[in-house]
Amino acid sequence: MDIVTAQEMYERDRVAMEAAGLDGKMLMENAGRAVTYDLLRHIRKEHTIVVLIGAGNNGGDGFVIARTLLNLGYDVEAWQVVPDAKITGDAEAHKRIFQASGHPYRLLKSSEDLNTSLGRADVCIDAMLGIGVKGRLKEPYVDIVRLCNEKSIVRLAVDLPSGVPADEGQEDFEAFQAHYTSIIEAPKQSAFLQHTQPYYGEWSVVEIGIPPKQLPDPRRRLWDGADVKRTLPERDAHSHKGSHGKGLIIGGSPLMPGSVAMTARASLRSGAGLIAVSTDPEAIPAISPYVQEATFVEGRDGGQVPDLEGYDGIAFGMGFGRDSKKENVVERLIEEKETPLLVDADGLYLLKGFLPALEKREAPTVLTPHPGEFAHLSGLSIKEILNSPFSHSKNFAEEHGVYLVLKGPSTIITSPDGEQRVDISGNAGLAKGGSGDVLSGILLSLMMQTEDVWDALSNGCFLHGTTADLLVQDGHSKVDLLASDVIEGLSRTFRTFSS
Ligand SMILES: NC(=O)C1=CN([C@@H]2O[C@H](COP(=O)(O)OP(=O)(O)OC[C@H]3O[C@@H](n4cnc5c(N)ncnc54)[C@H](OP(=O)(O)O)[C@@H]3O)[C@@H](O)[C@H]2O)[C@H](O)CC1
Ligand SMILES: [K+]
Repeated sequence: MDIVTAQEMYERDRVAMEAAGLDGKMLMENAGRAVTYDLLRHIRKEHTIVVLIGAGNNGGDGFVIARTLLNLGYDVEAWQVVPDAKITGDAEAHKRIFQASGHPYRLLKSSEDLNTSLGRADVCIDAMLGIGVKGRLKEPYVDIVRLCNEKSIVRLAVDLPSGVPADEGQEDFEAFQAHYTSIIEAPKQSAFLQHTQPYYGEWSVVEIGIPPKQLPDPRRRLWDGADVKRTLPERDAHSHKGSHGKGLIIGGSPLMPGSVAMTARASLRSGAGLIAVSTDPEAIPAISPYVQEATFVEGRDGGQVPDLEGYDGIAFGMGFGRDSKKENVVERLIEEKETPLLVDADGLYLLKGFLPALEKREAPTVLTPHPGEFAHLSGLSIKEILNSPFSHSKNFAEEHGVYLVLKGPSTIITSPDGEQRVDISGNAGLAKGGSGDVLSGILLSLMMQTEDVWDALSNGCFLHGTTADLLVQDGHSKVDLLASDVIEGLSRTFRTFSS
């Protein structure tokens, strides 16, 4: 499923109308009807419903939705919140159809009238503003949105909650706080940003008849279970441990042995053939009992850097510490340009001074920062990153020729040529120490078992988050879930998604 900006959405409309001969009124009828049937899951026959209709085509959708609900016998009050002169084009055509169907509507004169109506309602459908919103809400929408948000009614939004910007990059806004949003055709960037996603509530996407084939590719899409099933590697019966990748994990320290232990165990649980761990010798007694299948290798000539030859993948950084004296490890890892390399956690801090050297590497380089680590790597502030995660991660990945996994409730996985996938699986139970170590283990393992590194990273993020979701569904809570629970939960998830 593509993820679009407002501009890309308008372009899709135009292409659909030109290529498929669909005109705006048909698209609006399709949109309004599809949204109505999507919203019916949240509406009961006995509910009183207020439909708020704005000035543009989002409002036009509102006339179609109100008419469809009234035709189905629901108790609907349609409120046009702008003067008649503002209702134009396709929206005006659908207003005429609404009226010709014998349905009344109310014209907003004062917010008191609307307040009374909202006071009697059970459900409020926001068809005021969609992707055409620019800047902060202007009156009368600010008042109306505040009235709606303070009422204890079910708030449903059409395409996106009024006031929420469609695109990344705008932090200052006020918006309708929806419990559920019915998104038309394709999710917009704001459905995936930490400061705007909460206004959508739960959401799903309705199809309105736009032919996918002729559409321009936004090079940004949601990675879902069907994608995982299609791309997760088959494990053939005649394989042997050598064919599923021999991985090396460099990390851990006497005070942080658990991180590299979890990375190693997660990697083996995800199908790695052999895992060797290079760590501080004092940490081995704490690691080995937890992951007996792992072997240990010493740093060459007693240093921190083991022999890097003969591995199918290397993961570096978890629990390693940020002591700059250890930067020689980074230099050696970059010189070892033939082996796919994943750098996480403390490794990202040590990598900062060597970014230009990454271009020397021929094998894939994967960086897996959370926003704080990405801020350190990129020199951006966390606020800037969260405000525009798509463009910042795209620019960084293209500039340094790396795969970038920018972790969060929506994890953006960017390839070196700037194409992006988003994984929205997972829950707050993952916001704990060790989650990143487990993810790194899964990613290292899948990178070694899959030709396509980008598929491996996308699938690894999805399996990690989905395992946490399945565990919370089956009895864990977001409070008690441990990173190590996710490792043990992987077997069920792999069974579910590998054909
Ligand atoms: N294929 C599709 O996706 C389809 C989508 N549909 C729906 O159409 C809207 C987009 O319609 P559009 O008319 O382009 O824009 P909006 O309806 O979102 O809003 C336009 C009006 O909003 C006013 N506006 C803009 N910014 C503000 C603001 N900050 N405060 C208040 N009002 C604002 C603007 O009025 P101006 O006087 O400022 O110009 C416009 O009148 C999309 O979201 C879908 O819901 C189609 O129905 C079907 C196909
Ligand atoms: K809306």
